[in-house]
Amino acid sequence: MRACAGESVTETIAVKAEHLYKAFGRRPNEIVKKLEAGASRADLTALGTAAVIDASFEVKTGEIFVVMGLSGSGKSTLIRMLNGLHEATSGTVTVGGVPITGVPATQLRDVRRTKISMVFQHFALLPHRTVIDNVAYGLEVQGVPRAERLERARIIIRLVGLDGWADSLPSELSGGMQQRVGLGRALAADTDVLLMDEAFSALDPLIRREMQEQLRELQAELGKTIIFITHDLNEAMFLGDRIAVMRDGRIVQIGTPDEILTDPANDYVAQFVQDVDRARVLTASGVMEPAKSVVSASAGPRAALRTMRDLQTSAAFVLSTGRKLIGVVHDKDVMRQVKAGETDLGRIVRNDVATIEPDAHLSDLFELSVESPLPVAVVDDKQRLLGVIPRVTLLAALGNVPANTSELEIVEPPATYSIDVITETLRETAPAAAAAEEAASTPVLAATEGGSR
Ligand SMILES: Nc1ncnc2c1ncn2[C@@H]1O[C@H](COP(=O)(O)OP(=O)(O)OP(=O)(O)O)[C@@H](O)[C@H]1O
Repeated sequence: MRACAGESVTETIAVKAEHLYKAFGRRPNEIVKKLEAGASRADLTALGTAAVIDASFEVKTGEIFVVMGLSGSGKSTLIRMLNGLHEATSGTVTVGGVPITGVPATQLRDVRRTKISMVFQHFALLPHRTVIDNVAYGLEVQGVPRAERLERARIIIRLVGLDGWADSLPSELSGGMQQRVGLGRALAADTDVLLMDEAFSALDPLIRREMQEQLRELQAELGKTIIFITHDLNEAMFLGDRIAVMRDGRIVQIGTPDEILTDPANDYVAQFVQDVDRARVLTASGVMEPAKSVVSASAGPRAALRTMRDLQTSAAFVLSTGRKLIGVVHDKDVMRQVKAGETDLGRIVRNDVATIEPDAHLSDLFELSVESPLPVAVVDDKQRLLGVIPRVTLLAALGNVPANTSELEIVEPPATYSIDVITETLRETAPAAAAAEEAASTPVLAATEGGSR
C-alpha cells in the first residue's frame, strides 16, 4: 500500500521557482517582456515559442511533486531549468537555498553533482559495464574511491530490487530491470533532489505500476525530494503528494490529488481528470461519513436498542471512553439482553467489523466492503473511530455522484425489527424506565465528531 501522503514531507523548501520563463527563438527576452505586458502565447508565435510562462512554486523536502500536462505543455523545459540544463530566460530557481539561475557553469556543475540528479525515460546505461558499475557510475564521476562506491552501490541494488544481478550486463536485463538500474544510479549519487522525466513511460503497464509502488516505498525510506514529470494522470495521482498541472506553458493548478480531483481549478483540469481511476486516488478519509449508529459501551443494551430503532438499522458500533472502537452489537443480541434484563452490553460486543486506516485508497476497500454487511469503519492508529464508509458511499465516490438522492437518511445495515416491536419490547421489559427514556431521548443520536463531508 502507498505510504501516507505527506508522511515524510517536512516543511523545509527543497526547490523554489519564482516567476520562471523560458522562451525559445531569436529574441527570447522580447517574448518575455511581451508576455509580462499581457500578450498571449499565441500572439507571439512569430517571435518564437513561450515554453514556460511565469511558473512559481515551492517543493518541500521529502515531497513527491508531479508536473503533469499534455505533450508540449512545457513540462520538460520547466524541469530542465530546475537543474540548469536550460538557462531560464527570466525568473529564479534555488535548490536547497542555493541559486541555480545566473550562476557560473562551474558552480552549476557542483550543484548538479551534489544536490540534484536526473532520471530520464531512456537513460543511457553503459552497455559494457555491469549493473553495479552502472549504479556506481555517478559516484565514480564524483571521485568516490572504488571500494566505497561499490559498497554504496550494493546497498542501492538491494533497495531497487536487483539483488543477484550486480554482475550482469544491461543487455541481460528486461526493460523494467534496466529502469531500476537507472533509478539506482540516480539514487546512488545521493543527491537530495531527484528529477524524473517520464521515467516510467517506456515500461509496459504492469511493470510501470510496480515501479511506481517501489518509488513510493523508496521515497518513504530515503526521504528524497522527487520532482516527477508525466503526461499520465493516473501515474500523477498515484505518485504525487502534490501535482502541478501545466497547459500551454503555464501552471494552471497546484494541489493534492484529492484537491485536483474534487476541486478542479477550471474546465481544462476537470476534463483532464474525468477519466482518472478514482479508486487509486481517493482516500478513505476523503469519502467517509460521520458514523451515526454509535453507542458507548457503558450506555447499556436499552440505549443501544433505542439507537438502532431510531436509525432503522440492525447494528451499532460500540465505543469505549476516548472514542475507541471496541466492536459492534447486533439487534438480535441486544433484544435478547433487554428481554433478559441484562445490563452489560460488553458481553455481546462482536468484532466482526471491518476497519481501515484513513489514508487507505478506495481500491483497498472493495474486498472489505463486499465481505462486510456493515459500513467499513475508518479508525486512526489509536483505534479511534473517525467515520464510516457504507457501500453506497463507496460506489457513489467511485462514480462521482452524490451518495444520497433522497431526503430520508439510510443507515446500513437495514433494520430487522420494526419500530413498534422495539418500542413494545422496551415498554414491556421496564415500563417506568421506558417512559423516562422516551421523554429524555432525541429522535436521532448525535453523529460522531470525526466524520467529514
Ligand atoms: N530547444 C527547443 N527549441 C525550440 N522549441 C522548443 C525547444 N524545446 C522545447 N520547445 C518547445 O517548447 C514547448 C514545450 O516543450 P516541452 O518539451 O517542454 O513540453 P513537454 O510538456 O515536456 O512535452 P513532451 O511531453 O512532448 O516532452 C513545445 O512547443 C516545444 O516545441
